[in-house]
Amino acid sequence: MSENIAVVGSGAFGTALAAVIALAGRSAVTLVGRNPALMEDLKSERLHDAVLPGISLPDTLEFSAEADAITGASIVLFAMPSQAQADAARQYGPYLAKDAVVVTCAKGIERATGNLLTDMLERELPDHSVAVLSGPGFAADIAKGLPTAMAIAADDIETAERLAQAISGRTFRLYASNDRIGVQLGGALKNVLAIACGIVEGRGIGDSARAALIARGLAEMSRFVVAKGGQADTVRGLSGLGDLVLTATSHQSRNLRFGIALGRGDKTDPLQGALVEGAFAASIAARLAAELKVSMPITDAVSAIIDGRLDISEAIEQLMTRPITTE
Ligand SMILES: NC(=O)C1=CN([C@@H]2O[C@H](COP(=O)(O)OP(=O)(O)OC[C@H]3O[C@@H](n4cnc5c(N)ncnc54)[C@H](OP(=O)(O)O)[C@@H]3O)[C@@H](O)[C@H]2O)C=CC1
Ligand SMILES: O=C(CO)COP(=O)(O)O
Repeated sequence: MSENIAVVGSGAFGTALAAVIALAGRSAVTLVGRNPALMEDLKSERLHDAVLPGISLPDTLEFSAEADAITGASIVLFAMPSQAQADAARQYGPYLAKDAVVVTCAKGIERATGNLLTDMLERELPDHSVAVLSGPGFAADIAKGLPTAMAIAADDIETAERLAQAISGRTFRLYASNDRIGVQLGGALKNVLAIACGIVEGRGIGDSARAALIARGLAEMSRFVVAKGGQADTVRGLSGLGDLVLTATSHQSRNLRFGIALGRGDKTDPLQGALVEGAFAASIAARLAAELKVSMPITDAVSAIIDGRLDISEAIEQLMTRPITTE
């Protein structure tokens, strides 16, 4: 079935998603941003050099700076940062079609409440189905048409399958899931673990330490997901292990680069204010884990380092001298 799709949020990921879905050619796609001059430029130049340098955007992609551009869409992707999703729901909610499905594409947890983004969107948009798209895929890779695979989860598998069919194309493949909790927490928590891996790299303490962090990080992600009602199997899939491996090893990752800067003790901001979702998620996840009595020593350490409560040498000492236990 052909769908009408709106992607709200004209940053790197929103633009890449809109481009790849438009290229698939099965659905009408509109990218909705909030800067009218930028949207006019994108329409005429077909380039978004600020976030996807040198990548041409398809001729079939429509652009708008008007919230009412989403009125005809059956699927609306929210591709702004986690902490902006609630504002966006309030701004765009009144323009949603009655049966529109809203898909959050952000990787985080609502800071003010500790709510999962799908729970927050259901709170703000009670009349709409809410789904989540997450997994390993850099915006630039997706927009260049490199092969990428991610997960899309809805409360019922039929909706997830419909969304996967509508959004997938020859280079961008979505796997359907009914585990919204597992899929979104994988995306939020892997960013924190990628910061930890960056710290290891910046400190120069070795690839063996990185591998240990990936494996033990996956174990704590799994404990947290299960405690929140998600599935351990999801954690072993694209949105958990897949995205953790990508983000913990690729210098394209802002979270990894942020961790490298912390590990090196850089005083200037090498990311120049770029979005680092894990820097928000670390303290929220650590707080929720404490409430749930789930042990998350790596997440706790990253949170304490970012807050300035622990220095990196102490964090390494603490992690290495925890009681010896079974895997
Ligand atoms: N970049 C990537 O490779 C990937 C990113 N993601 C996730 O996607 C999310 C967005 O990341 P990314 O695109 O990289 O970030 P960017 O910083 O590139 O872009 C964020 C965009 O969100 C827009 N925005 C902010 N607040 C609002 C709002 N209230 N309403 C509408 N638009 C808003 C900004 O608009 P303006 O320009 O007007 O400020 C900006 O265009 C993050 O959660 C990230 O983890 C997921 C997978 C891959
Ligand atoms: O989530 C991503 C890739 O899957 C993007 O990672 P960064 O936000 O760390 O750049």
